[in-house]
Amino acid sequence: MSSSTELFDRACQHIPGGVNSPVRAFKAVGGTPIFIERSDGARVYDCEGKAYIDYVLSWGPMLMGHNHPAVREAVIKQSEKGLSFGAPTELEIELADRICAIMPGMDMVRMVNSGTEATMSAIRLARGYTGRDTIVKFEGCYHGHSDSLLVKAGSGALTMGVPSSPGVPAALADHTMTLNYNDPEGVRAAFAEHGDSIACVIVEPVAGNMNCIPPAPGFLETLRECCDASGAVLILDEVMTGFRFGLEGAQGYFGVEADLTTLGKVIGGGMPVGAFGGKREIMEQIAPLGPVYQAGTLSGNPIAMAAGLATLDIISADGFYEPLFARTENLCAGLQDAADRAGVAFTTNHRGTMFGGFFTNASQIENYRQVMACDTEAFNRFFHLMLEAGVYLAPASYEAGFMSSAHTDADIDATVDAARGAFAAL
Ligand SMILES: Cc1ncc(COP(=O)(O)O)c(C=O)c1O
Ligand SMILES: NCC(=O)CCC(=O)O
Repeated sequence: MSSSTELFDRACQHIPGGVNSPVRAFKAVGGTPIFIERSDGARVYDCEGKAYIDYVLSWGPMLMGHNHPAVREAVIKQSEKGLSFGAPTELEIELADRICAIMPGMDMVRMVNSGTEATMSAIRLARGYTGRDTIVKFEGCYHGHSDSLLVKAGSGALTMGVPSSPGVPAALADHTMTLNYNDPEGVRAAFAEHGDSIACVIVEPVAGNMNCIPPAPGFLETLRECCDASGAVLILDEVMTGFRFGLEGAQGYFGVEADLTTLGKVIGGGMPVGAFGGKREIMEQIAPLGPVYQAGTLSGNPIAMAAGLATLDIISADGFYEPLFARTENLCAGLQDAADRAGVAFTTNHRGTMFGGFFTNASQIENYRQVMACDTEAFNRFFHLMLEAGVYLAPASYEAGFMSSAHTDADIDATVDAARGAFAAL
């Protein structure tokens, strides 16, 4: 049996930084990443057999916990018929029909293989549809790693200190306008000056890539109004929030409808899937119906579609979401209480099944500037103390945490107990 340290040393020989995605590398928190051997329910097990209560959940997808039997069975059954055909299947129709029936304002949807592909394609479509070049995003929001969107980005880009990545041509970045999250006045001012050249606004309806920042009342509504008034396309990036706030995503939760929606994570049930969809008039611009090109060898992969359908079956059951919302709230209340008792300056945010903790004296955290002012050193120590106690949090303070239906009240209690010890030892 190899230890994580041994595996990490080996990984670093032929994999840059030892990881296939930077956020996994523990760069911010220090130490070596734990190598996972298997997962089940609310837990992941490392290569030495140690169990962790997992709030990373593969960075969001595992809304029903790990290795859900129904999803596993669907994958096994479908794989017996072949792994990929590069030709249409009935499964794609079923998943598209169901997503369109569920998601507000979605008339048509195209499957892709990742959230990055979904947002990249949605941006191209918005530009093609409007004939405009400028896109508006918000500082600290992450929409995957396509060139136009790696400008003042969140998540790993922020953690590694390169929110605007080298390698993105300045000429392209010039077309990305970055505004402040939760600043409706800033949005109105930008539209007043540049409205005619803005192709789209892309936003995380609850930001989960600069820790967890819910939208302030009126923020999403302002985006909707400004897009309507100027003819820009509103893209709600629900790659993270999709199916985490109820079946209708953040759009149903907050009552604001997008022109285009991007999905990923949960909709693949753990398989590599993304999707973008929206109004028929816009989606009809996509090839082969229209001139905006977009394609994919493995898009609509039958195994991934089967996993997505099995996931939708389960999360569509009456009463699926309420216990998750309650547990998310209870976890945050427990963490707050533990911090208060230990005299640690700390506050939490949560909505739906997403949450975040902040080491700060501020009572409310609602924008990027406040997130950046938090005590990252305290978070890093807290992270390692929790890991030691068997709780796996995202290894960076700029990431949201996630709840699954596999987490029990006992898991929440155990997490809060671990946090009591961690806060006391900080
Ligand atoms: C809001 C959001 N959009 C897009 C992406 C990109 O998705 P992926 O990592 O599947 O490419 C992510 C996460 O990575 C995300 O959180
Ligand atoms: N918040 C981070 C992500 O959602 C993406 C994970 C990754 O880039 O590996």
